[in-house]
Parts: sequence; structure tokens; C-alpha cells
Amino acid sequence: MGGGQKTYTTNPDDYKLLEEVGYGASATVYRAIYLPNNDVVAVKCLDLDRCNSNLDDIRREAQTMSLIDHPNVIRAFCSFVVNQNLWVVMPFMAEGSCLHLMKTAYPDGFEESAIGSILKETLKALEYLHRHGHIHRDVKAGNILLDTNGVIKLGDFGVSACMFDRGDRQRSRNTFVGTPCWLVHGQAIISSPLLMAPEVLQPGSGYDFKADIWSLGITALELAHGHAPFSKYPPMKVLLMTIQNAPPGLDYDRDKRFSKSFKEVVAMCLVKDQTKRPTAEKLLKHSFFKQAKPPELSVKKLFAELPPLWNRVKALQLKDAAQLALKKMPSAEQEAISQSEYQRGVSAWNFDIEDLKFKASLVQDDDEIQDIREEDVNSTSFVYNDASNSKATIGKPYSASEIVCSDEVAPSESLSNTGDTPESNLPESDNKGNIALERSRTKTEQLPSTSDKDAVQAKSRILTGRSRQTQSGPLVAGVVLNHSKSERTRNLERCENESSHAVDKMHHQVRRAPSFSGPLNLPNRASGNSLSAPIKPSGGYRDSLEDKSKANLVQIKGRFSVTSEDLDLVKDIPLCTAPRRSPQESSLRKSASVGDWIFDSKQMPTPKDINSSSVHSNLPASVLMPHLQNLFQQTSVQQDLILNLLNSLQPAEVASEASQNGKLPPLPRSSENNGAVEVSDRERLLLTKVSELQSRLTILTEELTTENIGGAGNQESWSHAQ
Ligand SMILES: Nc1ncnc2c1ncn2[C@@H]1O[C@H](COP(=O)(O)OP(=O)(O)OP(=O)(O)O)[C@@H](O)[C@H]1O
Repeated sequence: MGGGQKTYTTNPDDYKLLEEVGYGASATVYRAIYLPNNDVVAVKCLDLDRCNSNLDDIRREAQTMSLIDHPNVIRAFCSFVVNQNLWVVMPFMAEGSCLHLMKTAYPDGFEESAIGSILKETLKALEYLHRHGHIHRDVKAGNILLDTNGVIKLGDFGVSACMFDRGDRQRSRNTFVGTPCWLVHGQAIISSPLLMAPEVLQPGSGYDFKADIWSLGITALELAHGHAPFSKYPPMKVLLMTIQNAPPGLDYDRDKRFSKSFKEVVAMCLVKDQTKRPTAEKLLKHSFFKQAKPPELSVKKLFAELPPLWNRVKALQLKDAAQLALKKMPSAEQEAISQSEYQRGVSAWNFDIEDLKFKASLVQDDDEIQDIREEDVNSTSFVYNDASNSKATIGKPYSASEIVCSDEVAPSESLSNTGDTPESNLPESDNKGNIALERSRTKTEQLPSTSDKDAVQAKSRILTGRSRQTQSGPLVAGVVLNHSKSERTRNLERCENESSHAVDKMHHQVRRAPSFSGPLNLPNRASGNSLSAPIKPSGGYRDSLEDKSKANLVQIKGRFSVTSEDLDLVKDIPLCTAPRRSPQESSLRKSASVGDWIFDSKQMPTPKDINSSSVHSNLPASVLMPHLQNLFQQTSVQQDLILNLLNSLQPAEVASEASQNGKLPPLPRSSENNGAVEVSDRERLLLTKVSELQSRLTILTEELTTENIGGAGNQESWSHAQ
């Protein structure tokens, strides 16, 4: 604990896990009793199987976390491995996160005085971390934890962030680590770049601790409105908006209830040029924070009337589950589009910003979001330019060692001893466990029994098992290359005249290999952070809360994932980029399966139609011949199309498509002759297809001729009769 007096063992039997009080992308958090002294603690169970991360990294981060000694940063008492889980023992924050609180009772956000206090405490935590060379990378309302006595702590430092790193610290600073992950629109798991600074999203640009300042600014908006800006948009859209739009801010009209001072602070944080953002230290000197009330006065009252945290969490889970059950599953094709869009745009990481910008320009924006270009803005929000240009302080290395327990750490080793901590006079929160314990003794009786540790562990195992059934493992090139059928169709439609340039460009995009791809993990459930997000009546869901991640999640990269919600984005992209077709081509339409172009049956009579109509009405040749000619034309066009499509597709794509649409069998591959067999098989298949069409045409011609002769005979006998 902060003073270092309390010690906790690394024996799991010493902990009795009670209710679930939160969950995130990688972990479930339980209230727990430390049996040797009856302290109430929080135990965060991180599923190592799902993390795909280097254990040394986890150990290092756990050690770092245990060295933290600041009243506004959650510290790990100790950490140890239990089966496939890493248990991190922490102080129990009895009122949960700000996000939980907003979702429960403040859907439109908090009042300014509470926001000021919360942000001030968070800034103190950031100032401490930055001073010691750490970037938090995940500042958000879901990670700002509240205790019953008004103490505010920044949580989720270190361990979670490292879970998705690959051990290369330098590289990790240029990837999507620390991405906020929560449930937007009530969707299963959507990790969104909602709080990510532009420089974090821009590949190769690198970022430093100023990224935390940006996130703090977004968190301020989150606390002010009850949700982060752009929260209703799919992740890729948010990513693009963050990169190319003006920074969000507090609007003069919409946010009249907030002071000029608060608006100024938000604008200072949300400067896109990281060098112009103020440091945490400097921000703390702003009058907004100088005047902020102590949290005991402004924050404590927020939860005074509320039921205990675990009941709130349960109620929110039920509410979310009920809302999710009402939603329909998107079609498999939509999922494929979403996945393809995301993989093409984001997960390859070396994505083409210009291409994404083009796509973003096709997405219709909603009235609520002003897609004003940066140069046009400034009328609605402050823009602050800070002359200071602080450089990054990179985290000092910690030697990898055993996962540590707090009693093994001498006070002299704690980070707080390495520098002056201006907040040292703040009250310690050591007693909160006892307060919470007292509360738990009276309130646990009302709850259904969830305190069996074995049951919890069993549940954890079940969840892990489920997660294994989902897509996981490193992001490999094949995943990225496997474009959906629909996307290819759309690309082909755009490149309607099949100019070789366009086709080449498409193939270039397809061939891009991921570079900094992190592990592809599929969390088995929604982040608890999601609980505050508004539910949007579109999108898909399965009716079980635990299945919801699988239901919609397309991909997670680090903390960044895409779900079928992205389909809204994709759906919004009109296909009208292709020029209008000529009347001659207008009978062509795109079928459900990619590359399968067919004729519009409404406009063109089928052979069956022709057959039956001629049989029953004895149509004259003058009527039937145009149909026959038409049919002949169609067949020729079809042949051409098949040839063109086959020519424009990569062998791998042909194989992939073939296996999916069932029209062409998978092509055999030969390593011996470098694909010679493959080429000849393709030709053979094509010839078969052509000969099928030809024989169909022959049969139809014969039938038509027969009918023609019959019709002529009838006409003759009819004229004779006259
Ligand atoms: N010490 C604690 N006391 C009480 N509740 C906690 C504590 N730590 C975490 N929680 C709750 O559990 C939730 C999930 O925890 P946490 O954010 O650490 O998990 P995570 O897997 O890292 O999530 P994410 O990656 O989505 O941020 C938090 O949003 C909070 O509501």
C-alpha cells in the first residue's frame, strides 16, 4: 500500500474472489477479500492465453506497477500467475470508474465542478508518471477510478498496455497500443481510437507523453457529455476524423453550461501539434485547476445515493445484454466487407492515408458531427498554442525479474522517492479497504452467491475456451490479403472499364503486407468501459452477453478492433464512383457473389421463358429472332467478362473466390513447375465454361428453329384456311 506497511501474499488461496466489478478487453476485475487480514482488495485477472504477449514484458510492467507510489495512481500490491491468468492485487476502488458512474446515473456527463476535480487528480497522476518517464497511453473515463471517500486514482497503468506489445519498446511507441477499448453503440467489442492522439494514429510519426495530454482532453469531453466525441462512429471513421479533422472541443452554443476556463483547458489539450500541447505540470497551474474543489466536496456526492458498485455493474450488464438481444446480426457478407475494409485500411498499419481519406470523403457525416476542415475551424473552440516544446522522456528500463509482491519492495525503491511529489500531502487511501469491507458485510447478503472462487475460475476457463474458438494469433499476411468477395466486386465495379492502371492499383493494395501488426486477440467479452456508451439501434448482436464479442467483432489489433459496426461506414460508401453504364450495359448487374456478373432476368427473357412462350403461343420468327440474337450477344459478353475477370484476378484470389462461390473448383497448386499446372487448369476450366455456354446456345438455337418451323407451318395452314 502507499505507505508500504501492508503486505499481501502471492498465494491464491489467501484471496476469496467475490463479485465481478468490472471487465475490460483483457481482464476481469473482482472485489476480493484478502483472508489473512480481511482486507477488501480488487483482483484483476488477466488472461495470459489471450494476451499473446511476452511474459517478461508482463513481469516488467507488473514490477513497475508495484513500484508506483502516488495517491492518484493505482498501485499493484502484488501479482502472480494462477493457471493461465495473471492476478494483479490492487486497492479496491469501491465506486468503480467514472464511466460506470456516468452510465449508471449521469448519461449526459458530470457538472463542471466534479469534472474539474476529477481531471485535476488525473493530471496529478500524469504529472507523476511523466516525470518518471512513463506514458500511460490509456487515459479515459473508464480508467479513472473512484473510491467512496472521494479519492480518485488513475488505473490500468502498465500491465494492460504491455499486454499487446511485443517487447520492442521503441516500436511499441509507434503502434496502436494504449488504444481505448470500449463498447460503442452497445456493440460487442469495439476498440476505438476515440481518445488517441493524432500522432499516435499516424504511422511512423512517433509519440511521447503529450499523447496522454490529448487523451486527457478527450476524457474531459467524455466527462462533460457522457461519451467521447465521435463515439457513434466506427473506429476507422474515428481514426480518419482524428487525423484530418479539426480537433473536437467544447462548443460555445451547445456547451453553454461550461465555463470559459474549462473550454480553454480542453482546447489546450486538444492541439493536434503535440509540441504545442502543455505538459501536465503546466496544465496544473491553469486557473481552472487551481480553483478546482477537493474531490471530497465535488465528487463524493455523485455516488452518495447509489447502490453498491457490484449491483450497478450487474444491472448495467443486464441492461446491455437486453439491448443487445434486440439487435439483428449482420449478414456474413457485411462482416466480410467490414473486415476487408478494416484490414485494408488499418491493420496492415502501413495503410495508405490518401486512400483512407478518399474513402472518408465518401462517408456521409451526421448532423451532430461537424466535419469541418481544420483550416475552417477555430470559431467553435479555442486553439491554444504553447510555446513550450517539451521532448519525450522515455521510460527508464526495469530489469525483468520475478513478478513482485509489494512487501519485497523497499520504500527506497519506490518511484516517489526519486523526485518531489507535490501531492504528498494528499490523504492516503489505505483505509478504503476497511470501509468497503464494512459495506460488503452488510450488502453481500442481498446478492446471489457469486463468491465461490472455483466458480469464478471455472468461468474464466470457459471464457478462455470460447476465446480460443475465435480468431486469434498473430496478424499474418494472409489475413490481410484475404479480401472479401464483396470488396473485390466493388473494386471491380469501380474499375468498370477495367483500365489496367486501376487493376494494378488494386492489386498493389491487396498485396500490402502488415508491418507492425500486433497480436490478433479476440477478447471474449465486451469491455466494461463500454457500459457508458449510447446504444445505437443498428448493428448486430447475439443475444448472449458473452457471445457478443464473437458476434460482431471482426478484428482486434492490440486494443484496436473493428466490428460489424464498420458496416455502417462501408454501407455509406456509395458505389456511384463508377460512371453510369450505357444502356447496353444496363442489363448487367452484380450478383451476390463476387465476380459473378449475370444478366438482369427481369429485362432479358430466359431460355425457359422463350421456350415456353414459343410453345404456347407459337410466336413468329420475327418475334423470337431478336431474343435469340440477344441471347447470343449476352453469351459473348459473358464470355468476355469471365475472361477479363480471370485475367484481372490474382491466382490466390481466384482460388479463394472459387472456394467461396462454388462456381469454380479450387485450383491445384504445384510448387514444382511454378504454377504452370495452375495456369493450364485455369485455361481448362475456362474452356469448359465456354463450351458449356456454347452447348446451351446450340440447344436453344435448335429449339428455336424447331419452334420457328412449327410456327411457319401454323401460319401456312392458317392462311390456307382463310
Ligand atoms: N481497483 C479497482 N477497483 C474497482 N474497480 C476496478 C478496479 N480496477 C478496475 N476496475 C473496474 O474494472 C474495469 C476494467 O478494468 P481495466 O480497465 O483495468 O481492464 P482492462 O482489461 O485493462 O480494460 P481496458 O483494456 O478496456 O481498459 C474498469 O473500467 C473499472 O470499472
